[in-house]
Amino acid sequence: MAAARSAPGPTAAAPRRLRARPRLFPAGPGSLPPAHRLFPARTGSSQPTPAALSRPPYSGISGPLGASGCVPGPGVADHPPGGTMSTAIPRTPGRNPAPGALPLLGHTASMLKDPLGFFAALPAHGDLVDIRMGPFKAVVVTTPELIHQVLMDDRTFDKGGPVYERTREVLGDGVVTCPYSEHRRLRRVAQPAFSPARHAAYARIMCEQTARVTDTWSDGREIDILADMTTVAARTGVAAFFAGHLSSPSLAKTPKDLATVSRGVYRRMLLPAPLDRIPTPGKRRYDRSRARLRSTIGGVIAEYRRTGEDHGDLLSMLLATTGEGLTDTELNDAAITFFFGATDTIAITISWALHRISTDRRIEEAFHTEVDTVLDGRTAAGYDDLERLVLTRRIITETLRLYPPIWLFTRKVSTDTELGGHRVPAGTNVVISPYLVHRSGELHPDPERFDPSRWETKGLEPVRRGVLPEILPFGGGARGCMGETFAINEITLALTNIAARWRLLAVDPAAVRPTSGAILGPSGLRLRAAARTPERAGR
Ligand code: HEM
Repeated sequence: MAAARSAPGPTAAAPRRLRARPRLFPAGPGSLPPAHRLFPARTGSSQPTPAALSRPPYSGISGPLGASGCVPGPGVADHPPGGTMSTAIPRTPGRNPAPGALPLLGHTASMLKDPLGFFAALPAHGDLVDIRMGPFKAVVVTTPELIHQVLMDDRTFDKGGPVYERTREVLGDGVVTCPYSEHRRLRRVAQPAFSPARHAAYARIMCEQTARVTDTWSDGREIDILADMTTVAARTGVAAFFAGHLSSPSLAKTPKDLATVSRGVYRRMLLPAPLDRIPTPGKRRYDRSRARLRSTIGGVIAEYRRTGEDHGDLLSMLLATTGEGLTDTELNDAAITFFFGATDTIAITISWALHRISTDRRIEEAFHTEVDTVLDGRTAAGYDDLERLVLTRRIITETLRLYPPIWLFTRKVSTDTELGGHRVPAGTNVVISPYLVHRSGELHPDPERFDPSRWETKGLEPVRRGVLPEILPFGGGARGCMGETFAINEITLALTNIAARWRLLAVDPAAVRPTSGAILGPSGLRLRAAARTPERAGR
């Protein structure tokens, strides 16, 4: 959160910077410096600001929980079966191929069966690891310093590669997927929608939409939390960016369509041609969902064009720039990009956070205490409360560490270059996995443990020149996420306003698994709503 970043707390350490792109540690097992030297503690959004919030009950989450608590509930698996824990993997220097490639399929089988385990194990094979994802050859960058180099040089490491070639089928050439040559113009057009002045109004919409969904819950009812949070996020995105010009019937299929498309993008990325064109039931579902999402958005654009009204929202802003060169196709691509960006990622993060809260009684109690203290008798939080929801933000940061929704993204090298001393010719596909960085035992002691107290003296920090953050759930550099503040605000308010009225009880935590789609969602997540007090069930 930009506002919080500019207001360092009393215990914050000054950011440590990289010097002119040095090699931070000599290659070789055991040669890495301790994580805190590579990634020193920094000021950040999780920094407690008011002194009162650094005293109990808030500080209760640190010592005891950090030392012994915050472990997953019994049987909760962070990895799908066969997933590899990153802690014990020794790092190997240099550039090597990943083992286990099959003729024609390459590493497709491993990436379908256990994608997270496959990626988490790659640092054991080199700083750069060559893989084959179905039709695509790619090199996975496994060290933070080389990832930093890639992110900071968006001209050489341009948008492209397997993830974006498939994502373009859904999003067209919007600001997420477009090449360097188009990027600055498209980003500039949309930027005003994310100016600080707009966030208070967005927060009001976020609270209204959360209440609209949670008002339908009742004591003891089992909740499909991912579907409900997708509805909250989709309606919020629509209200914030398209002034609400989308009817509920058009949105009804959205949660399912987003899940189908996310799975489809990932699977299609791994299928060698011509297998990706065979009209299997899965491919037909993917095509249907993709078409429905685009036509849902197309309907809103048509409505705006018909009325010609300026609603003062993102779409009106984009329409107004048509004269400057946004074509009709670009307009559609932009609109679907923001709708897509603001829906699945947010819904998934809220769902994972609620899952982890529901499986750890001590975190849940501390979280409820913070919510009750900040709300002080009110049943819902608003924009002005955000700064004081310190533990809630730590929980979100830790959720984004363990479950970065965008766990994998790619680039295409535009001109011959060098990476970690290795020649990388133009046309090379480059893969970056935040998941791999976030589960590194070198950077995050006991990486599989859900432990919000890791973020007591630091927070989410942007990737910028000379500075490597500890986690990168929002990517970084010129192509870093445009919606980070929007997302953090929405997740914080949704979690708070749910907790103001409801406890969510885990139904079968052992059944919860990360899905292997383009976005890292939870499958098998079931929660039961329990009113925290009878009065709070109704409003
Ligand atoms: C938890 C929520 C979110 C996560 C984890 C997330 C993650 C990311 C990541 C990792 C990237 C960079 C991808 C790359 O470098 O290839 C990105 C880019 C982007 N995100 Fe998000 N995002 C989130 C929410 C949002 C929201 C709410 C919006 C819009 C309202 C949004 C809009 C964008 C856009 C437009 C870009 C492309 C930026 C550019 O290339 O200039 N995101 N996001």
